[in-house]
Amino acid sequence: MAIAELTETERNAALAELAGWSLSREGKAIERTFTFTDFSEAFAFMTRAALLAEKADHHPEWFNVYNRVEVTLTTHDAGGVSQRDVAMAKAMDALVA
Ligand SMILES: C[C@H](O)[C@H](O)[C@H]1CNC2=NC(N)=NC(=O)C2=N1
Repeated sequence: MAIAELTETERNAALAELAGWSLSREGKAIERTFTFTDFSEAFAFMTRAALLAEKADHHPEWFNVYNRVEVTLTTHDAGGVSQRDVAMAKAMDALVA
């Protein structure tokens, strides 16, 4: 079952509710940088997020160095940002709330 890319209006509405997230890759992805106290905290976050991602079958692109995790979410199957990215962004935010 194909998943749809959000329209520009839908994307902007979703972003307005996602504090800390912004558009990247010319509107085809969203990104946020998470900062923790140390590597252990950053990696604990990545471990929790990885389990959620596996469950949702929706996987982040990310880069980690020490206490920083840069996350990019996009839906390859949709060729851009979909509801799955928004859901994953919210789930990641909830991990640090
Ligand atoms: C076959 C499998 O369901 C797909 O490849 C899934 C897996 N994880 C995914 N993750 C992300 N971020 N985008 C996708 O389009 C995607 N597709």
